[in-house]
Amino acid sequence: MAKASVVVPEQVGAAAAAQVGCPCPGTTLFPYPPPRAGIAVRRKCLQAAQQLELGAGLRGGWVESMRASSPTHAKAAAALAAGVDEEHAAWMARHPSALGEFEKVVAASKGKQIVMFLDYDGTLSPIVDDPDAAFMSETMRMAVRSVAKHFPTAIVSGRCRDKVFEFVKLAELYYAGSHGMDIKGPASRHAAAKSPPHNKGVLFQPASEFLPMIEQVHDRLEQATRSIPGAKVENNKFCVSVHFRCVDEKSWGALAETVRRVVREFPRLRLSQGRMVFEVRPTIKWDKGKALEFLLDSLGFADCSDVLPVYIGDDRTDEDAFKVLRRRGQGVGILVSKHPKETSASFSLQEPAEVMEFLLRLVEWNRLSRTRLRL
Ligand SMILES: O=P(O)(O)OC[C@H]1O[C@H](O[C@H]2O[C@H](CO)[C@@H](O)[C@H](O)[C@H]2O)[C@H](O)[C@@H](O)[C@@H]1O
Repeated sequence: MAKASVVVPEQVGAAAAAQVGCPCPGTTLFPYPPPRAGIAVRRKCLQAAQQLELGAGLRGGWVESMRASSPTHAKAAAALAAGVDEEHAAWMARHPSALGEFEKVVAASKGKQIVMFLDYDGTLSPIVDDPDAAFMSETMRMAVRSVAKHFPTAIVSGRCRDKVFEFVKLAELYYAGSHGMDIKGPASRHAAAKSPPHNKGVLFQPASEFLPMIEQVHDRLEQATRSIPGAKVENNKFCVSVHFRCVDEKSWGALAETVRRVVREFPRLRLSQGRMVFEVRPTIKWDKGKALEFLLDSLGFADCSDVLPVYIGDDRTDEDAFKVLRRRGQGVGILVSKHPKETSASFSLQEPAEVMEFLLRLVEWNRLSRTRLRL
């Protein structure tokens, strides 16, 4: 039953993808520059990112991995590489536009309750140099507000929950900050109707014991990176981000080594990489995927086949949620990206403007279906 509700368009594009040797399924690292730039380069990026996770950190490998998270490099490489168009077409065949395949998406929701999960940066707000200025537009806010009127809606972000709330400003939503380690939300009507104990609001912080350690590592990182122009350390409460978007590429190696050196002082913390950012977080087995499952349970949809989670996100940490949807055989994963990336998402959207269009179409579709039902 649940199997039928997962939307997997790969069958459609598998043949096309195979023709041009599209990236290996199952891996989760994003292969910038795009595949056509060379399998060897992709492999290097993959190894470099793995070293980063493991803390091996060869200087060259780190910088390679940092480059891999830069769309500017991806674009430059894409412009140089021949045949990029075919690669892109093959990738799009494997991960078609959620707008282009809108009917397929809504068909999967027949008889099911849609629950919406939205990442923030790069999904609802455009990526900008200054993380404190990543505002979402008023029109996007209105779109999210409308979605939340029709479907239970959660924002799932790497940011500190309070900060992402300051950006979104919608009290009716659920918020999972710090990559899902800080979850808060209002009482759910659906859950309350199913079982009275669920009619309270939600608050879940599985990494609270790490708070003092996060403060410590934040201060250490701030102090250690002070001499590197452009480096910015952001305290996200249960995790820390070290941004290198505004750091001169010549200093990337030094920054990577500095961050790694500091994180090694904290064996219970781990290092990973997002969009031109290092992420430092507790080693606990909790991520955006677990947060998605936790929220579904809190909303009263534990072990339900009549629910369709829709998750939209742009970053590596969102892959944990896409994987959960695949494992459950339930839901729709949508990656926001203009460039081919290895992903467990089924569909794609190019940028936040398309995310907004998709949300508004979903609202309109739901309004019309409800009207039809009433007639
Ligand atoms: O899970 P998300 O909501 O996508 O948060 C992931 C990180 O997003 C932010 O950084 C990213 O967006 C910035 C503003 O556009 C950009 O300058 C930066 O390069 C991106 O990595 C946020 O500042 C981080 O704390 C989040 O972890």
